[in-house]
Amino acid sequence: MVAVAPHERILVALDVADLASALALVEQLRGQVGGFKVGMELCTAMGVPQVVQAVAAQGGAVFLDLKFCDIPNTVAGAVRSACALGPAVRMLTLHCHGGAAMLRAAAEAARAAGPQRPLLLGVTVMTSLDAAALHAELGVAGSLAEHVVHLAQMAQACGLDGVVASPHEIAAIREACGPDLLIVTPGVRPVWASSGDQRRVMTPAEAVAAGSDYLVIGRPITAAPAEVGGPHEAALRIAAELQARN
Ligand SMILES: O=C(O)c1cc(=O)[nH]c(=O)n1[C@@H]1O[C@H](COP(=O)(O)O)[C@@H](O)[C@H]1O
Repeated sequence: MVAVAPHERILVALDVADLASALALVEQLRGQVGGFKVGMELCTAMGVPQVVQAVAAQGGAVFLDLKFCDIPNTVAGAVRSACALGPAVRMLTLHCHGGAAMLRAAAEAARAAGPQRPLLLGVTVMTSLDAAALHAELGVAGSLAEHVVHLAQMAQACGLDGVVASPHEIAAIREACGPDLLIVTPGVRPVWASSGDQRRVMTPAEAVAAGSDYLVIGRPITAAPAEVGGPHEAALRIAAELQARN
């Protein structure tokens, strides 16, 4: 596991549709969390370079979550474009289901960008899917954990820095891939927050105890209700829960 302060393990998902809302959250949360994940909703509405530059200008580390999945040549080009956005982009996602050749092409493109390149993370099985959906809808045989471990091992062998997975698969990934592969976990819910559309969840403290390096947390912070005290208080509360188990 990476050695960082407990609050730095929190990466806030800025799943909002306009830059003003995103920057208002960055303003409230900067310094209380490790960084900000910008993804499809915000980037499709506002444009990737503009979003990255604006979040970085406010002092936020950027996790660019565009989940690239295409033929190797196309993904390598997309990774080069992401690297060209500069060192503000610390992490970048790709779908492991794009296959080994795609992941290798992505890793080569990132390495060619030099030492300040973003860390590449392979998305395994979405935390909104459960075993029944994996089998019946996606036609995957075998257990969910086996499939996640298979994808994580492939990502590691192809030169990726880490994976995105549910906290429920952390132990199996660590056992198979060792301590150096970064594990980033969405599907994190404090006991005081609702699960929403997430299916395979754990609390922040449970996820870190299981070996998660970074926690991706969106709505429990960004949509924290007044009784929790809003986003700033929600982030502080989660950081305190992580500190308590440290
Ligand atoms: O790649 C991701 O970040 C991701 C993978 C996954 O399996 N599940 C998942 O929820 N995510 C992202 O993590 C964030 C979770 O947000 P909340 O459910 O609001 O905490 C969203 O931005 C999702 O896009």
